[in-house]
Amino acid sequence: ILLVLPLRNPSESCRGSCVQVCRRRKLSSCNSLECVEPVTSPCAEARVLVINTGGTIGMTLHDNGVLAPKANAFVKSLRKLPILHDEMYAQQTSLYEYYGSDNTLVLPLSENNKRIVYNVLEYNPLLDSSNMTTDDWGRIGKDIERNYESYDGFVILHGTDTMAYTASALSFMCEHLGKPIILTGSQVPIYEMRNDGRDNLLGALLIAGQFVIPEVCLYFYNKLYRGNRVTKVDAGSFNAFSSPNLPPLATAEVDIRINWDTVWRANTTAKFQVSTELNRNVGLLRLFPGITAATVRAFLQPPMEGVVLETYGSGNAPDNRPDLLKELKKATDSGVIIMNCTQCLRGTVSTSYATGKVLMDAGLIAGGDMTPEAALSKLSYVLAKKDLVFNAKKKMMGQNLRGEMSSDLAGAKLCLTDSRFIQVIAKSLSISCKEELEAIRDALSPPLACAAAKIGDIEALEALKEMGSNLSLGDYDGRTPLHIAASEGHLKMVQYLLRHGATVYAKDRYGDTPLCNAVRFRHKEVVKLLRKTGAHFSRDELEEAGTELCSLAASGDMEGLEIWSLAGADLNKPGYDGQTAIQVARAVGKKEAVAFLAQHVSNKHKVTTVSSVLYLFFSCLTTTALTSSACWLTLSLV
Ligand SMILES: NC(=O)C[C@H](N)C(=O)O
Repeated sequence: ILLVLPLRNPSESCRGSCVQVCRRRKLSSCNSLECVEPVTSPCAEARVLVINTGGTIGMTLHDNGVLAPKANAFVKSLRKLPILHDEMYAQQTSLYEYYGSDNTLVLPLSENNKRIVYNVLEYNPLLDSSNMTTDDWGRIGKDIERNYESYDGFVILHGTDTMAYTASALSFMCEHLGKPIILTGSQVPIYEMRNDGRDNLLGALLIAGQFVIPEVCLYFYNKLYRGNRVTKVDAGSFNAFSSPNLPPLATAEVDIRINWDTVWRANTTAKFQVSTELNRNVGLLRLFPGITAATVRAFLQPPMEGVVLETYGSGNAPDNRPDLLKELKKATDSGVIIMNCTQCLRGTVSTSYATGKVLMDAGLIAGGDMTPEAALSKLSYVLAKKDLVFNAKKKMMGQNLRGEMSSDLAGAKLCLTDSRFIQVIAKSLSISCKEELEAIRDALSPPLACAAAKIGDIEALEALKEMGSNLSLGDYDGRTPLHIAASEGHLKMVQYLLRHGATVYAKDRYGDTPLCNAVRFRHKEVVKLLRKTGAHFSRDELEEAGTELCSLAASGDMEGLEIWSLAGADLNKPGYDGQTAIQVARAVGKKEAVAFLAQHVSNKHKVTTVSSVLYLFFSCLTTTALTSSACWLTLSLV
């Protein structure tokens, strides 16, 4: 009779193999676990910050029978839900000692062998989203900005009533975004037996922690939408949101499927920043048959600076009402920006009717297929830009800034069958249907793009892009063209890739980012460019940098020290034995390294700096024939 013992607990299969866990054990004083060598298939951890602003998801029924947010209850209740928190893993891996115990939680192991560790930042007071203002959007933006480098993604818990407005506003406020920001909430409180909050939160966490979708999104009822494309369409269903003019970015059914072709990318070499300046002199005006000129005039009075006019059908208004048109023209002439958006849920504004053309003649700007929520928050964002003149603001309102409107060029994208390359392969495999062609393209283009990146062939990448290939996808090892170009030091290629949607946050199967690669292969200019674009080491990498710096200092490797410093490493970080690089350099007499490190240490470590200058002084003393007065002069300067 053969019997086999089960694992002691579900977390154990991953326990010893987890790279971060081993690091944590080294750092923490916890010695309850024997050290286990990392094995070949590590389970990586990702970190997500959950900002809880309020909404039904965290509400309870009050005595008077109404729902209102309940403070300080959310995290406690999540801790009791095994699908949203694995207490055993947290205990065994010293999670609380490392990240703090108050608000740290961890999901069970995901299908992709990943652990999502998340922290909940709860606002005080928690708000029903009907109470939110532009100041609250600013607060969320600032909190994301402050925590940007410490997390892989962000989830914003928010009431559903004004979620589409907040999602739209954040999409504009977050400039050069490279990480996912996902708003979610629920229609029924998470404390009730049947609710949609658990699934919505879990789905949002899994996507934010596992996929680099550099967009402000909204996750609801198994679908991930672009945040500035949604509108709330149902107050009594779990399926509360619709994105009428853009298909979902992802669907979470049996598998989570990302529609990478639809994902919007900042295409930038600038660092992430949040612009919290918003103009509040904006408004929404819905046309209706018989609206009076007096109503329109009153609405357009100063201090009004921007208006979204919700028009009929494809952007139409009465062309037999000169009184109305006169009021609109008067306002646009005096500097009010008026956007023409349709009242219809689906479709776009055009000038196919005479009733549409009159509005363009009155100086309105076509809002394309933007939702009124997106148009309003875009006005608020653009009008607040102090460095732009009026005409530049008008121009910006008609442009696609964050994927909020479909651009005319969208239809001009080359289709797969135009590509000879794919055609030849398809023919040899007797394939002709679109889905199979796409499958071939998606399988072949990442390794081809990586090969082009390796030899710095920008033209080849251009050709792949024209075929509709996504240049930020990774190969079988998760290595993207940006990883390869950074390893090779092809600066122009790195620039090109960043301008065409590549993300600096991509991680290959070893957890390495393009920045790690550029540092390893010592490409200074590439490191500088990646840093400018917002690339940074993870907390674990920063922790480990100390040991690397000590070994560079010991061998007097100046180039190595410089590149780590450029990449953002803290030169004062102690190595595994508690010694800093400067102490090591001093101990082995690497003067140049001591001088370099002394010059670059931060102010908070001035004591170390002074002692190293003293060291230099005394080493001069022993090696050169300084006069005693020169010695005292130097010493007093020190
Ligand atoms: N389902 C919800 O979250 C509605 C709630 N009134 C809110 O927007 O905060």
